[in-house]
Amino acid sequence: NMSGSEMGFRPFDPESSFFSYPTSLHIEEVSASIVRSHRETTQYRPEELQALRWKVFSREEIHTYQSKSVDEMWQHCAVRLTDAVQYVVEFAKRIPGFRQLCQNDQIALLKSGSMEVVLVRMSRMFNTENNTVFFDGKFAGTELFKSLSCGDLIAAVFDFAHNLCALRLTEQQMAVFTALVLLNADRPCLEDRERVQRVRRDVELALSHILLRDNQESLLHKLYQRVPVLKSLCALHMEKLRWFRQLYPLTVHSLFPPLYKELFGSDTDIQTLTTH
Ligand SMILES: CNS(=O)(=O)c1ccc(CNC(=O)c2cnc(OC)c3c2cnn3-c2ccc(F)cc2)cc1
Repeated sequence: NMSGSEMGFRPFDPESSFFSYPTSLHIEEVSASIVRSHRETTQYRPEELQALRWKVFSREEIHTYQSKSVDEMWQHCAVRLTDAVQYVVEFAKRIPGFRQLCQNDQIALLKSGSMEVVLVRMSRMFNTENNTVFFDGKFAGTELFKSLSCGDLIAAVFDFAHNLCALRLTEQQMAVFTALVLLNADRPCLEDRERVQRVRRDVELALSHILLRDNQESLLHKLYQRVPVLKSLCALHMEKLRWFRQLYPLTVHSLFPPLYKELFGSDTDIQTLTTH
């Protein structure tokens, strides 16, 4: 039979803080589970996006988008954004500990974090060589979004994606970073902050562990530096949506996806998110 230490048990040492920390095996499991969920909830693999990177829209196709009316293009983008957000909701539900949070906190974290994760994920679909992003099956520059009349928002979205893309995160680093973006205990309207903080702590350890293993500890600081920009981008998106909703209330009311309105609108009745 194996001795205690071989079985993985350690003699209790009251001095060591080890017992208050999860085992490194547990952290490895948390990382692996988050990376698997990320892979299962991104519509394209990095190599697929790489293979498509020179498939750009023709002048005619760009012109077609630019000829759309403001409300038509907004509706089109709202549908695309809601597609991307749906995958983020699925990703969140698979983060270890997320489903154990109370429903109110799961919704509060998604309301404030899902757009931030979509923006972080956008760096996967970005081509820094020609400043294009994968949208509707091809790579598009900012000019394609002209009819949204949100030039400042689109420019900021592209800037953010460009800067993050330049950090060249691996899929594992991005997976764990996006889980951290969602598990933010400082979000408004949380009922059990301590619980969110406890779930977050294991993911923080997972990110540090991965960056240490990749010999890229300096990335941690760079990633945390980008978080305030994420917040301002989401605030700008909400501001534009309020502006658009004033101009086209019916479009938002009857043509925007329900999930989009629940997450980004001031709608309080959360139907889509609560259906498991
Ligand atoms: C994230 N998973 S993935 O496999 O890498 C992956 C790769 C590509 C796509 C498809 N592209 C998009 O969805 C997309 C691209 N670019 C955008 O903006 C530049 C998008 C998109 C969705 N909404 N918005 C958007 C956001 C804010 C705004 F004001 C207007 C539009 C989806 C998913």
